[in-house]
Amino acid sequence: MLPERLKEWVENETVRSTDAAFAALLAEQGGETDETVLLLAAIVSRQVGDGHIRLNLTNIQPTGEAPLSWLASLNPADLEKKLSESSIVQTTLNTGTQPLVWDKPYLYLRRYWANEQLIKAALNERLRAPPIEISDLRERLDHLFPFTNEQPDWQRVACALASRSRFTLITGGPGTGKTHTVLRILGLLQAVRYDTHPNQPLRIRLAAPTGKAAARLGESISAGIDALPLPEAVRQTIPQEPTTLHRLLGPRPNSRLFQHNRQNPLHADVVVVDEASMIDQEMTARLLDALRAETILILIGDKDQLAAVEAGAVLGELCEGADDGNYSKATCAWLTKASGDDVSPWQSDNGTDLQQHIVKLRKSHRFNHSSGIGALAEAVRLEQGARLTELLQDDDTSTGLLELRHPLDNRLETAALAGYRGYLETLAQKRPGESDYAQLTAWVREVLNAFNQYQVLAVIRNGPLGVNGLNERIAKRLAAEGLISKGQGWFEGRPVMVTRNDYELGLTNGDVGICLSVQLPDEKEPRLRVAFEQSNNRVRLFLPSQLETVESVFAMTVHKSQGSEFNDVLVVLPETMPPQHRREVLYTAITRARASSWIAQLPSPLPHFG
Ligand SMILES: Nc1ncnc2c1ncn2[C@@H]1O[C@H](COP(=O)(O)OP(=O)(O)OP(=O)(O)O)[C@@H](O)[C@H]1O
Repeated sequence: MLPERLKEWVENETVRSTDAAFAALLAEQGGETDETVLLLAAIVSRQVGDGHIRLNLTNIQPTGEAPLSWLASLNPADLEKKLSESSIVQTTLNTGTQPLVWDKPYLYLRRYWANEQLIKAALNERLRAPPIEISDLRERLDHLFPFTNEQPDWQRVACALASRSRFTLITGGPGTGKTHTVLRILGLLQAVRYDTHPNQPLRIRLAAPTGKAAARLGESISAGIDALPLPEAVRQTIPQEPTTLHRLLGPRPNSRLFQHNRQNPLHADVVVVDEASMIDQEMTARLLDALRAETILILIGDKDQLAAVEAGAVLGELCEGADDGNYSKATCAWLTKASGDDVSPWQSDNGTDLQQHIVKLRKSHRFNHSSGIGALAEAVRLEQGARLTELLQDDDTSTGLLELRHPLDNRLETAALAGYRGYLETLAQKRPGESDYAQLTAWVREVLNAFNQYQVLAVIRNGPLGVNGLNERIAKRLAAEGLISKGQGWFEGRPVMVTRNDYELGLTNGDVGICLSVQLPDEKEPRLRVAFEQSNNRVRLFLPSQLETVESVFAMTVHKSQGSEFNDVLVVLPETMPPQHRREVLYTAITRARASSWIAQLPSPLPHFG
């Protein structure tokens, strides 16, 4: 029998029906009869749904939500007794395969606890490994970072620390040179290897959580590799075609497990994973499980971005304290000696082992922190509400505010129309006539590239200011202006995003394609096809009927925009900003743009921080 209280929580939607079903399973199959334990199980399950891998049973703040108020009202001694007596809860004295784990002060679902143990053990093993010493490191760094005039040069610090360790985490905002630095780390490692084993380069694998992010990493690496001051023979050993994490680990049909795991580890000496903020706890665990202890792992990401959609903000947690460095005396001394960089202002006596392997890049090479997008992002990051408002209202046109009079204000459609016009004109005007494959491919690529210049971003799904409403509104307006033939179903000019990995088609969640009317050279008439650019610069065409899970993407959620970059973005804020992660949402949205970032909002919802 389910506790009455749980039924009430489902009714008032403070827990989901899946959470109640989980508690019911524990009652029926696990034989749990204690009401408190069943209610706790439902709350932990609901926490996972909200992206949290565990529930802290101390310091509960009664937020007004029924389950948390109930939790706060419990007597701690009573709670402790019930948990330790339950047969479905693992405690330190009672280990086994119980579905819940109480690892004081946290209560977990077993799977997330097991993942956490695996991640901790795998990272600790890497942190404890003896440092790799490169005798001429300083000369090599001088060669790779010839123009250093900052002290410390964080890119150089990252490269020095990464060269001696099996685990390094590099965090930094957009344009701070994460890829630039990783290229130099890989170059350094390969150059050292080349000196002793010229015919046996390190096996390097590059990956990112989504196809889009992998493609971007590939582009950045290709764009930067020629400027790497190393012999051609060494440069050639750096791969330029990243893959998605799923493909790297080898998916198994209908399973959350992968082909590569502890029993069948990846054949790699170095693994680099970009956009690590998007990796959830489960994927982090599967990745670490698939790596040999000797494999060097380098994670790159921006800790201030939104966390993964699934449970577990792993990068954010690992990067705790990274703003302050927290380097030990030993790390500072080693850096001064090995690279000549002085990080003593970031020294701390309380730095953890992990913090010795984390470097935050602090200088944007793309934005200026005192104006434009860089300044706006910094104001959001530091939660400076007044500065944010000031920046949005100044004369700098790279940032600005589109004030909406009401949710259906058609100024939104007008702005989107201006933004997407260039892409639709490229589509219509540059279409090749009697085409061969080469011309067709060039056109498709140009159209995809033109679409990538501008993006409307939304924070929520539903309502006129949500992603669904905006897609409809924009398509309708474009159709009314004659820029597309119709605003519903499949039509030429419809941009779509893949929402689920499709390994048969080779498409990943987040890939964006454009529906085009294409006549292949051997066909009598054109047909609608959806064009996608692949990471190796190829273009692939699919019939709409082949694509099972896609959605229009005239507007994209901020979550889905992670790992992408556009010239200009319009960030549409909803009538009320969801309280969760509002800082990260806004930061991620604003920093998707290279040239301009505008915010559209009703008079009130801009999150005034502080
Ligand atoms: N030390 C440097 N000196 C000169 N140019 C640099 C340096 N570091 C980075 N850049 C340039 O700044 C731009 C951004 O660098 P990069 O792409 O490596 O940044 P990123 O942090 O990976 O950015 P994002 O993840 O936002 O794409 C590139 O054009 C790169 O060549």
